[in-house]
Amino acid sequence: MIEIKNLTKRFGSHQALDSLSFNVPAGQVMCLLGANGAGKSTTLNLLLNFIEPDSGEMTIDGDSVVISPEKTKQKLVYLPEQVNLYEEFNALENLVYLAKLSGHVTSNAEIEQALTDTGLQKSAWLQPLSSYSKGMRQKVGIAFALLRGAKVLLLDEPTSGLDPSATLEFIRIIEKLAQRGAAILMVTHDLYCAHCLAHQIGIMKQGQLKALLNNNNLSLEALEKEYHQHISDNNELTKTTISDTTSNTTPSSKPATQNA
Ligand SMILES: Nc1ncnc2c1ncn2[C@@H]1O[C@H](COP(=O)(O)OP(=O)(O)OP(=O)(O)O)[C@@H](O)[C@H]1O
Repeated sequence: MIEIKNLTKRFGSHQALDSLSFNVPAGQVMCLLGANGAGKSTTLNLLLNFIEPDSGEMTIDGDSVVISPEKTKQKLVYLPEQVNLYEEFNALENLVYLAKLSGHVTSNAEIEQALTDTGLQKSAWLQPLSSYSKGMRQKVGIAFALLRGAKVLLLDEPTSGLDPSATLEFIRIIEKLAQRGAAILMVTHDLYCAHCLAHQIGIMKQGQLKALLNNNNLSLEALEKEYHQHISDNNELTKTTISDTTSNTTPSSKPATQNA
């Protein structure tokens, strides 16, 4: 569903992305980890067509992000770290308005169902967004993805600032979206969340994918070890793919949340 091949991006003399390649199939979650400046947000910005690559290919559901950006934008929903919605509108009003803006015809019943699916308490639906917590705002953003039937969800540090129970709720909602067939790419510093959610975990450093881990029988401790090994300064930057016995891009299963 999301396919990235040899993606390269420079800002002046700085190589922000260096021949990055990975795939996120429908129904799967991929988490991108890496220290500050590794190139994670640049990857999202390229997929969103906010910036143009120097070289390489990106496709979403078979359409090129560079050649057909209008088509690819129709297929994805992006949730930035701070979900910006209309503060004076309530959740229902926001969703009616966002649906109209995106040219999506929707009924009140569909909007209510989407909000119910995210677990946003009904008592909050008519409250202005200015009174919402980060977790509640995210639920409205995810409800929009459900309404749009988004094939791809791009998430930038969605759990930063969430308390543990809000993080768990978020993990469960994202699992549901993946089960409905969405391909989800999540940039995060939250190893626990990545371990709970992801089918694949990419570790980036200096614009390169240094490890692509198949999160099948990978313990949190092993993930932490891999992460620190790959981002440490004196690491030799060899490339790892922990998926020797299976395909490295389409792992078949991942740990259940409750076992993580
Ligand atoms: N518009 C820009 N102009 C110049 N340099 C940029 C621009 N955007 C990103 N960079 C640089 O590219 C590199 C990668 O940045 P990016 O934001 O992708 O990192 P990141 O992995 O998302 O980091 P963080 O975890 O801090 O969000 C950094 O060195 C950053 O300074």
